[in-house]
Amino acid sequence: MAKSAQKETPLNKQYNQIKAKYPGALLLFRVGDFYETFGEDAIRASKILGIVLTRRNNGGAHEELAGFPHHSLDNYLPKLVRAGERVAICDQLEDPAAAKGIVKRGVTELVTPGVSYNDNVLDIRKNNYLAAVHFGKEDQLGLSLLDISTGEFMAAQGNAAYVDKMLQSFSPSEVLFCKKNKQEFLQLFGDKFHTFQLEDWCFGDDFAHEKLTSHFQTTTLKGFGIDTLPLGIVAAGVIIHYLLETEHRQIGHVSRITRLEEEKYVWLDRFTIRNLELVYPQQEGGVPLIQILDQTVTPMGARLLRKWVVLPLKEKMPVEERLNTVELFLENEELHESLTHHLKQIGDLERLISKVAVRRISPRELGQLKKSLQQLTPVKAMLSAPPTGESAAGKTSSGVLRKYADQLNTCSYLLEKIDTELRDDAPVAIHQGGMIKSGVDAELDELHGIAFAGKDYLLKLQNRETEKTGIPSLKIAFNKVFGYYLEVTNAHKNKVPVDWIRKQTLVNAERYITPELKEYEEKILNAEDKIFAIELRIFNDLVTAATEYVGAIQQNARIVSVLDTLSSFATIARKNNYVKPIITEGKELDIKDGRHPVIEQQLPLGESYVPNDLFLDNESQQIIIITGPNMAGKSALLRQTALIVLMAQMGCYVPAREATIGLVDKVFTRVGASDNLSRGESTFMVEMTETASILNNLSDRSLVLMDEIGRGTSTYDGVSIAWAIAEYLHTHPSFRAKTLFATHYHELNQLAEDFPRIKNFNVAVKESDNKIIFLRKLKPGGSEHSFGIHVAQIAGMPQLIVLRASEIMQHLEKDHVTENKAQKVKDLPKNNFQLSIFEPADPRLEELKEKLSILDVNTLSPIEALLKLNELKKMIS
Ligand SMILES: Nc1ncnc2c1ncn2[C@@H]1O[C@H](COP(=O)(O)OP(=O)(O)OP(=O)(O)O)[C@@H](O)[C@H]1O
Repeated sequence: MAKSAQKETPLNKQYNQIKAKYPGALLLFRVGDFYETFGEDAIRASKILGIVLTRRNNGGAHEELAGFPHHSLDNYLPKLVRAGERVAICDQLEDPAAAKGIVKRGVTELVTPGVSYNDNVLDIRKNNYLAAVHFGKEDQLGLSLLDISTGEFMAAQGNAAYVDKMLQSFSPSEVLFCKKNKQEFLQLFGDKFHTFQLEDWCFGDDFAHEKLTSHFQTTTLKGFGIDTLPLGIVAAGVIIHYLLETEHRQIGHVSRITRLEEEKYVWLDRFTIRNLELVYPQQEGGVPLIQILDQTVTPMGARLLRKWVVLPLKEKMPVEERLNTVELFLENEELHESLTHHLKQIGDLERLISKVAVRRISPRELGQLKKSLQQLTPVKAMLSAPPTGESAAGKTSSGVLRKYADQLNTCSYLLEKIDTELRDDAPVAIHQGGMIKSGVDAELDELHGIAFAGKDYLLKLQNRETEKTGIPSLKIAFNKVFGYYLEVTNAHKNKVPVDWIRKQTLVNAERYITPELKEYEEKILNAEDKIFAIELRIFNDLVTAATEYVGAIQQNARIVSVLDTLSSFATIARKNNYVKPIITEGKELDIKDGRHPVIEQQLPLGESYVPNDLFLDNESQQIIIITGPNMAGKSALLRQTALIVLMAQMGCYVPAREATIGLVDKVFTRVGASDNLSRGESTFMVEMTETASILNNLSDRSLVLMDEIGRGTSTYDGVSIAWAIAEYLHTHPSFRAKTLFATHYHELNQLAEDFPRIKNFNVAVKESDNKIIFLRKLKPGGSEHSFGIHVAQIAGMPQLIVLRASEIMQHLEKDHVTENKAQKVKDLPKNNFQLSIFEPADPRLEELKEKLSILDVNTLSPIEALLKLNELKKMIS
């Protein structure tokens, strides 16, 4: 509408004023029964929603227009928000019929990807976080996260790597930062987030302090334990400010802010979260760990599990507490089953109570809240009764269960109130009655009587008139415009008495009213108006009563989420035959018959996963070099070791026969560059910088996984770098990080001779008839040679090429790696068969010759050589 400035109508003017207040937002402008969009907004909306884009002449200029009926908002809004739009909903703020002049309009809500209560926008099993990042001085950043739909609010502070990790762990739907830091933000965190930039002044210390203390109505932030996070506070202040800016003023359920404690959780660098596929698969169709672990039956449990998976603990006590509870559930199958049965019936308590706090709860949802709360009484009772577990852990855990029980508030007063007042079949809409039970309010009951009697009278009237007039199809109906009327089909029109007043003519019927009908209509409508008003009042009182319980119900939701997650761990342990790990403060990892929790679930029917033992410590076996051919199972072994450790520290049983886990504080993962080729991160440089970052952050409790490191360069460079890294990890002056080093370079097996804590293992394969059989068993000792050529053979490479490759390799391997390699290549035995496959005149011969002559064999890794061979083969086929 902005284009027609000269001929601005009052509606144009109103639109432009509102539009200007919400820059960057797509404005849904309510006109009558429609939400309309104009200009650029219309173009975007029509594209995202697939609705018709029209053009109209607006004061000489053409303007785009697209709209949809107001009742479709719930359908269309989520689509816009998911597409990353910020949507300003502009409603009519007064009854158009009563308006003098143009209807008053205003934005009632600005829905953004990170700020939404709409069930259609939200994923029930995931949190929907809004994040704010504040760039402080010297590599320090503040971070705050809020899920407005649950009220969870957190602050943190740390360096860029930490904030990056947190952003990856919580994957917020929207990230706020200061305009001036745009470049920095993109550089550090990429462009994968929906972002919104705010002005510099929103990022002030005092501003944030004031915003937070006035929101929480406290004088200091000490009570929340965040007062030592000045940058985190600024970020949190920005979030509160943003909520107000987006017209979210009722946020009483955001009743506390917690500190995200870096020191409490295992440090997982972002490569580890990605590489171990904890919550997201690396490739489409892949299965992340969470999918295996998630047997939760409540939305709160599902959301908590996501957090536990990316934030494993590193202190013994809380880990053991979780494990002991899981054990108790396993020992008391009946208790576990009955708990699961009740948990299943608890809806989304957490989001329901948020809706109460912001007064957006529908009558039907209040009914759901009641049903959820009803489950707490039996849950509390079963957790308070002493379980029958025999184990020592069971006995101590029963105390833990009681602790959960004690924290559950059955909210009996509220429960009873809702139960007596709210009808079980309460509707979604609040303005049309049908919400409140009889017996709650005498006047309401009386009015219901009147309305009912009136309707009953009308029914009698219809029967009487049918008989009197002889019109068999006569019926009394109601619509908003004419109220009650008598409808007569055209066939019987001539039988209508003269004193009936005709109101409307349809294609095949006529509608009439009579004074008697109108008299009763008034009685009924009057009664109904009053009924709706009284019901609304009682419903609102009920919601007000529920707001008193926001804190208690949020606490219930937290306890339920913990119980559900632990119960899920028990279910999965029973189902997949996991064992309870022994958690120690020592530095040993001792896994007997460990398995990969995801791969073992995906093997074809009849195949079973080959379990493996693995031992690492800081004294005798700190670094294991694992050699073996492609596809042998090296990566699987590396990942399963980390997954077992992390699962244990989440408080989950593990896929092994036995496992002793000396608590790990950091897990680092590096995968050789060629694995990342598809993501365009192939540069060897990247790999090396990332590896350097590991080496600078080691600790005595770190677990390092190096998978094919160094393969992004030529064999000799690769071997040398991998060699140097292993050596460094072994000789580090302060820390002995436990390391698994998977490699094709069997040359690295030499290391074990010089370094006492480096041990060689290989994933066994059997060669039979020149073929490889994968045994998947980890065995002590190194490998004799590489197997790339065998793999090429399995892949169907022509025999001639395979033979020649073997010949070249034997020659290269004859002596030590440090020998003059250029000379060795020169000395390669002549190929007797290579050219015989061509006719002398074949033009491909020249091309092939040329390609071969420019090939620098010195810089090729075995894999690259194979790829090259493959390319050459394609050329001639
Ligand atoms: N212990 C095991 N039992 C059964 N199957 C296994 C086992 N380990 C691995 N596998 C299967 O073998 C496949 C290849 O394993 P993995 O990727 O770990 O090999 P790799 O040695 O790392 O190979 P590459 O060097 O090519 O990366 C896995 O996808 C899995 O299906």
